[in-house]
Amino acid sequence: MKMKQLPTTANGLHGSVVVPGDKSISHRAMMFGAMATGTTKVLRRLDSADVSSTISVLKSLGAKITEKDNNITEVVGTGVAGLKSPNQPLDMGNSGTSTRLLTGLITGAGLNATITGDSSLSTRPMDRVTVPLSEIGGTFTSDHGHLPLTIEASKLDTEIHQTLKVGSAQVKSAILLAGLAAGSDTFVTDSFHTRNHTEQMLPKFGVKVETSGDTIHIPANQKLQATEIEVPGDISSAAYWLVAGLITPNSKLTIKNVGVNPTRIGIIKVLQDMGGDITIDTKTDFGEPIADITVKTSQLHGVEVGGDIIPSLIDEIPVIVLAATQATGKTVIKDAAELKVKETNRIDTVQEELNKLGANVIPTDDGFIIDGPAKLASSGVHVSGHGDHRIAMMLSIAALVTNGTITLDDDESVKISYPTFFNNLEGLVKS
Ligand SMILES: O=C(O)C1=C[C@@H](OP(=O)(O)O)[C@@H](O)[C@H](O)C1
Ligand SMILES: C=C(OP(=O)(O)O)C(=O)O
Repeated sequence: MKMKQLPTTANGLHGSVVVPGDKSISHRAMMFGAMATGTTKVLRRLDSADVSSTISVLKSLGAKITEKDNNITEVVGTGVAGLKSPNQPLDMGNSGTSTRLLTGLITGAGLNATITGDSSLSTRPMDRVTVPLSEIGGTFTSDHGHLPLTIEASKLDTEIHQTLKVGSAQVKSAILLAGLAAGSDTFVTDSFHTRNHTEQMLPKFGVKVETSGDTIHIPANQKLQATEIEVPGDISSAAYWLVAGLITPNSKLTIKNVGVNPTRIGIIKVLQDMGGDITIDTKTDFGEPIADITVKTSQLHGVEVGGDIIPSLIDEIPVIVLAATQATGKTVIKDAAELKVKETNRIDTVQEELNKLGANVIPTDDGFIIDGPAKLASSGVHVSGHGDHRIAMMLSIAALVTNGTITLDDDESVKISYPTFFNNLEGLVKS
């Protein structure tokens, strides 16, 4: 395997960076466009392997999706009634979001399909969607809740009431999309307050969505109409630069046009609690709030992270652990057992790789205890991303505060959510 030499920096990071479009919003814009009648224009979507998985599946179901100039993707939807059962298995690649949301959509639309994925996705639990979908009339076969998964055409209940048992926006969205596609009167209760992009975006497609307390209600028999969606920058990608700017000496960095939906900004709150110098300049609205975020080198201190905030920063935890290794004192991260069922078991992979660099990260059942500050890697170390994009990117930021002798086993996995990550990194290091 080709090893990548990771850059370090003596002069700090300066200037600005524009991160690609939000992954969660890009998936949803493509799916809702396919469910709508007419042509939806999606501006600045994320062009990454996970979103490509969603697009190729939607094409197999009958949608026409084409790239236009100026970063616009056009989705010619068939309406839910026009979607057809695919002739071939649907390959979801590495993408949990594609698999779970599309399982809901396909089930609600009353189609047959078989879903497959790569070796990582095939180890991840799908019963979290098939169990609630079975309770409302769906029929599935799988190997103990893992891919390959077969969906048999079935008719869902006309009234759906579900309460989330796991704090997952993917499960919430799967049930909402199943109910919407089936034309059912649908109520989903989410006491975890997971990301709300589905509820925020559906009204743009003309769908009435009522929220009362923790319960989201999509009234029966609604059709989606094509619209225009602008995708803000992904805060989960911005997270690497937020931490890089804070932990790298002599840095001041601005990350532009980042989506700051309140259900996604847990990382900003935690880094501010740790003493991070972060300025947020909220700007025009793309439907979702966006901001330019400026960070300056800061001496961080340890904090406790747990409870309700976890769903709002779940994908950012690897890089938050890195920040904690550079903070003074102890950081405790708990209530984050969901990390075990991501692209890798991120409790294991984060502690294994950061400890190779000399950090003091103790894994727990539902998170980490980190003692800082640790001086990272004083001699050459080979680290592994374990094929997980978020681990590879976090380790590349860790290398910035080493003496520059770190090599990474795979730089390919960044294509899942942030294909231009290394271009941005190299640009900032030279700035
Ligand atoms: O709904 C979404 O777009 C996502 C929800 C989260 O997963 P869970 O729903 O499994 O927590 C997150 O980890 C994933 O990257 C994207
Ligand atoms: C967990 C992630 O995505 P998904 O569940 O869509 O594979 C992620 O992007 O970190």
